Amino acid sequence: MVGRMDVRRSHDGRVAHVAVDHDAKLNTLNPDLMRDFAATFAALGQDEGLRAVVLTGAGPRAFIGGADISVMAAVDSEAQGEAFIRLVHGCCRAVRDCPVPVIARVNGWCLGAGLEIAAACDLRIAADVAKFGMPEVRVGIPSVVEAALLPGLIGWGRTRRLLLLAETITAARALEWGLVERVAPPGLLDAAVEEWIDMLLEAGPHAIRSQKALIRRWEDLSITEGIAAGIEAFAASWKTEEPRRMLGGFMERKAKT
Ligand SMILES: C/C=C/C(=O)SCCNC(=O)CCNC(=O)[C@H](O)C(C)(C)COP(=O)(O)OP(=O)(O)OC[C@H]1O[C@@H](n2cnc3c(N)ncnc32)[C@H](O)[C@@H]1OP(=O)(O)O
Repeated sequence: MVGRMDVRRSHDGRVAHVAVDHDAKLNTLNPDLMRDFAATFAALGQDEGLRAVVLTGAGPRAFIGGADISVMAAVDSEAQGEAFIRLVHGCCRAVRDCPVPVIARVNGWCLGAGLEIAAACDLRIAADVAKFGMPEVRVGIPSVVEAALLPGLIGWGRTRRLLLLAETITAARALEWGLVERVAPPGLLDAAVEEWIDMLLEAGPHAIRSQKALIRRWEDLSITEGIAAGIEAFAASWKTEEPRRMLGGFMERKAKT
């Protein structure tokens, strides 16, 4: 296989650090690597002790440089095109379906399918040297799958700038637009990721899983349907002991002060 997925654990196994490791080609995605990507997230999703995933790119140059153009250049029929784009969507869906928050640690180039995967993540933090863009139209194809999440992050006008003008933007601009939630110098990127991990680990694990699933549904539903789903999720929280324990703990601490 050209490229591989690298998975490590930290925080007593509760946090998975996943890297797309294809540094020589800016961590671009070929079909085998995309199958491995989706399978890696599906396997992590089975782990009930998992609390968070950090997704990054191997090496200093790229998060994910997009899909491998040499593979797409060999596509010769609509059926092959569909099979290829379904693999890209499969990676994004695997991230969205992962039951715990996935943080995109954007260490460098974040282009095309790579930006779609970043958009599928729950939180994005970028090195200040990272650059973002959707250059597909420059190679004769539209951006078609989780690019559909971009308007929710940055609005329709900025989405059009990325998709129609294929502008490349800096991390500072990505922060200003709301394409990422935080920017840090490369040397402080891991410390910033750790701060978010600590916040996730302090929260109720069932609540976080429920919240992620609900946000994902909200992205897909109208406001009315989304609120109805939220009411169901709130009631379902009491299927576990977590709200009793954590709400009760708050009341106990308050009574002591
Ligand atoms: C459905 C989804 C569609 C998509 O995702 S479309 C693809 C979107 N991506 C692109 O169009 C970006 C294409 N790449 C570039 O324009 C440049 O790279 C950069 C500006 C990002 C970086 O330039 P520099 O720093 O000079 O690096 P370098 O020498 O061009 O790249 C290192 C090696 O990586 C290969 N590579 C980079 N991007 C791709 C790609 N998307 N598909 C296949 N190969 C790629 C290069 O060719 C080269 O390889 P070698 O060292 O053998 O010459």
